[in-house]
Amino acid sequence: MELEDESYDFVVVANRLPVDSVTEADGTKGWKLSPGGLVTALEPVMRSADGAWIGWPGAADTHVDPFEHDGITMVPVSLDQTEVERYYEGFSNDTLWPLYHDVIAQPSYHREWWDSYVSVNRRFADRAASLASHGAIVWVHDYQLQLVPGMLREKRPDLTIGFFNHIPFPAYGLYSQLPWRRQILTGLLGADVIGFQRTADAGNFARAVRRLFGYETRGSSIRVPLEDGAERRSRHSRTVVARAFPISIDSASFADLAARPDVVERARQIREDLGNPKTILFGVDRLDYTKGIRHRLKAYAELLQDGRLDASETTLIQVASPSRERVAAYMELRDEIEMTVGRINGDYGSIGSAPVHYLHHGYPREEMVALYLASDVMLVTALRDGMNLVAKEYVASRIDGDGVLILSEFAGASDDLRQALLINPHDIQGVKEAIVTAVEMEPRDRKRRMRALRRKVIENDVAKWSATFLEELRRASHAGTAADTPEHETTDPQETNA
Ligand SMILES: O=P(O)(O)OC[C@H]1O[C@H](O[C@H]2O[C@H](CO)[C@@H](O)[C@H](O)[C@H]2O)[C@H](O)[C@@H](O)[C@@H]1O
Ligand SMILES: O=c1ccn([C@@H]2O[C@H](COP(=O)(O)OP(=O)(O)O)[C@@H](O)[C@H]2O)c(=O)[nH]1
Repeated sequence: MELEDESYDFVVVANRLPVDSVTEADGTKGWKLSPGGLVTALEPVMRSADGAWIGWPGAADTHVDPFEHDGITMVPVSLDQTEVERYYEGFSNDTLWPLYHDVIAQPSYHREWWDSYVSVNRRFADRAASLASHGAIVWVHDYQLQLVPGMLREKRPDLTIGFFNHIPFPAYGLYSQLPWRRQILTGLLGADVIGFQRTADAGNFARAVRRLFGYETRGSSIRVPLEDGAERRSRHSRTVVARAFPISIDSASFADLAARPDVVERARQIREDLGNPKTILFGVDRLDYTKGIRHRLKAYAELLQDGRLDASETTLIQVASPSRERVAAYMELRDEIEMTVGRINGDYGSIGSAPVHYLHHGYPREEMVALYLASDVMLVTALRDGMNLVAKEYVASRIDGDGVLILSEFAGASDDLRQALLINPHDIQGVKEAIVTAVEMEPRDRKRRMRALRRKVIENDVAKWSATFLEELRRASHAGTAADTPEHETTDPQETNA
């Protein structure tokens, strides 16, 4: 049977397919699994479920039929060049991304970007509606597709719909800037279960729902009145669950890689190639203004300037993988970071030694693990980050029980990883003290902290994350989305601002 004709009991809808197109040496085209937070998180789940993944192949005007890759059915949705500019680079990454990350960069509001966001969300929703079997579970992901749950519920009320937001959900004072704030909430409330990274994000969402619609929220439940349509006959409201489900990683696979002799050898070689410095500090991020790369470089440069770190025995490896390169804020950030790196190396370097080893590349997982193993101190200094899987990967890879994690309290990962050296990245003096503490930490203290961190990451892995989310979703589906409830008041009527 053609894949097109099949229907699926489990459908993932995400902005990106978990594959990148590759051209082999002989010119043939193929696909390979791509790195990235969402892909890393969902790949193991999809392999074990017989499901389909609907997503964009990552390049404009790419029309590809559904195909199978590594046991996952891929269903490409194509975007034309204007949609890439307006829906992806524009509304997703120049409106929602900065707004949801506490306006670290200024969001732009353009009506034509919004129109494109609506029509692309409609395309994804239509595709999911045509592929999902009767009563299927559909799991929609992330800020690019917040309208899909509502659109899908209208077309297919038989489905159980989950939504997971991988990035923060902002406080109402910021969210309320969004000219389309009501439409986005309506879209999200089409889901049965809405997952967030942190309890604070779920709280911000519930507050926005109360302020804009006056709906009652109690604990993690939100009562959404049914206004018209067939469901009205039997019920007055449906219950939507909105709560935190902190995402994680496939911890065991990182530990396995860290035990592989070739990866261990590669870690040794990295140290040797750098001249076997006494201390290697490591940062790896998409080149994004949310990651606090500038703050990290500033703290490091000041420590070299103060003489508290010696450039002849310390190296910072900074991998900044290319991301959203056509969005102006990202281009400006790249210029700024590369200028700063040049300045630090110029000021504190010498022949044969550079205090910052800067790499503008994306690396495969094996190399990531070798880098994790090679480094003494891991720097995660995000100004705001939904979770930050890198922090968890570092811990999972340190099967030797060594290494120190410096972690921003503004990354979701800090909720779980309390034994890291927690920092406020805006407090440069605090970041400097944490770096010195990490560099000077006694082996016993390092191992004690790492042991506690590893326990957390091993216990709470990505399999547990998806199982917990899907269990909540199934519960919602068995309960039916609505109870025969009387009309109700808002928990806090003064918050209503409809
Ligand atoms: O698809 P891109 O525009 O190239 O961006 C890559 C991904 O970045 C974001 O990652 C988030 O999800 C991670 C996993 O939950 C989380 O750890 C991290 O804190 C988030 O920033 C984005 O949410 C994804 O949709 C993008 O694919
Ligand atoms: O060169 C790189 C840089 C990053 N990553 C992966 O990209 C993901 C980044 O996820 P994170 O949650 O830290 O941040 P995001 O980029 O999703 O905001 C992690 O799985 C990294 O291992 C990678 O494979 N190669």
